[in-house]
Amino acid sequence: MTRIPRAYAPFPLSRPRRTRRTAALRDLIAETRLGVNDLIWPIFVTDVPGADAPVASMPGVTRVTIDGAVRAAAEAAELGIPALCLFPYTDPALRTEGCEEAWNPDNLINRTIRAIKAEVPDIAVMTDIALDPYNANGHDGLVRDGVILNDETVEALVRMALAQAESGADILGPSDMMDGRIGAIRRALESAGHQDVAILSYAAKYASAFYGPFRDAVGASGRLVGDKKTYQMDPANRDEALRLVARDIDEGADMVMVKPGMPYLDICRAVKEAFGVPTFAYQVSGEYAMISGAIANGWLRDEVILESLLAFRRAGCDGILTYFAPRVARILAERA
Ligand SMILES: NCC(=O)CCC(=O)O
Repeated sequence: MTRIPRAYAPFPLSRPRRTRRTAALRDLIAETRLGVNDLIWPIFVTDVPGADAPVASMPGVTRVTIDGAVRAAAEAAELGIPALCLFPYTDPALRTEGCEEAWNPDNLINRTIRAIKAEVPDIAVMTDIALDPYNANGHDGLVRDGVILNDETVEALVRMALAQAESGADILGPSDMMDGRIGAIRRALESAGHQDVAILSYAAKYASAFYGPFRDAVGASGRLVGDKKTYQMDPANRDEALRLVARDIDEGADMVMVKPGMPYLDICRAVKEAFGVPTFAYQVSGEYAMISGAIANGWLRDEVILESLLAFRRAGCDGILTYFAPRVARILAERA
């Protein structure tokens, strides 16, 4: 934390408004900046006929086909967005209790990675590692007798990670919150010759009600049996987040994430200060829905988008996953 030895000379020697007088002066003393290179753009991919459609609870977000994902990658590259993060809307017929589709080398996500890498090789492709889009019951882990199985799930996640790395993913994002998964994935990547694949661990992922629209987007809303509180974190906890980040770094994570974003900026700041590692936040679907809903109704101006993202930078984040990424990239380009 920055300590301020003395605030200001007594008024009128100091007039803090002097440095706020013009845009040039304000720019000069700005402590934090938001750039297009701070953004990761999450997109939803599907190969289910007719499912490539707008997500009602996320105005402005549309599920895309694999071709659409390649076009999004080209658009991101054009706009200067460095990375895309892929989430699947899986065919309901492929969602099973065993989640086998998750590590199918030819599943939707692996085909999408290969298609993007063939056409837009320089964009960083990030993936999601969790079983929920493939699970009949909507959970991130395998379930037996109502219990989310940790170690069996980790084995499944390792298979999933290897298939994604094999397909050319640059960044793997384990978002499942099982214990021990980062170390297991890291060891498997090393043994399989994928030592250069990065892991962005969802280290501090809270059991949050802000994920609702995302579950609509991946078709998991009606499926979830119970809740995710036995694996995702209690929103009441801060020290636990720091312990989990420490653990994931020790297990081989290259970067860490706090999720959700806006209600958890205190966690972002604490993580960055404690560890100094590349720290990301996810401005999740519920945050997106709140802001875009208010803008669509004329209750807020779209300036709040930039303000919300700048707040992540001020809280210490190196980057932000946000559905606003292309919109923000265009606004930033217009203002440059
Ligand atoms: N692994 C992704 C999520 O769990 C939810 C993200 C969101 O709500 O945008």
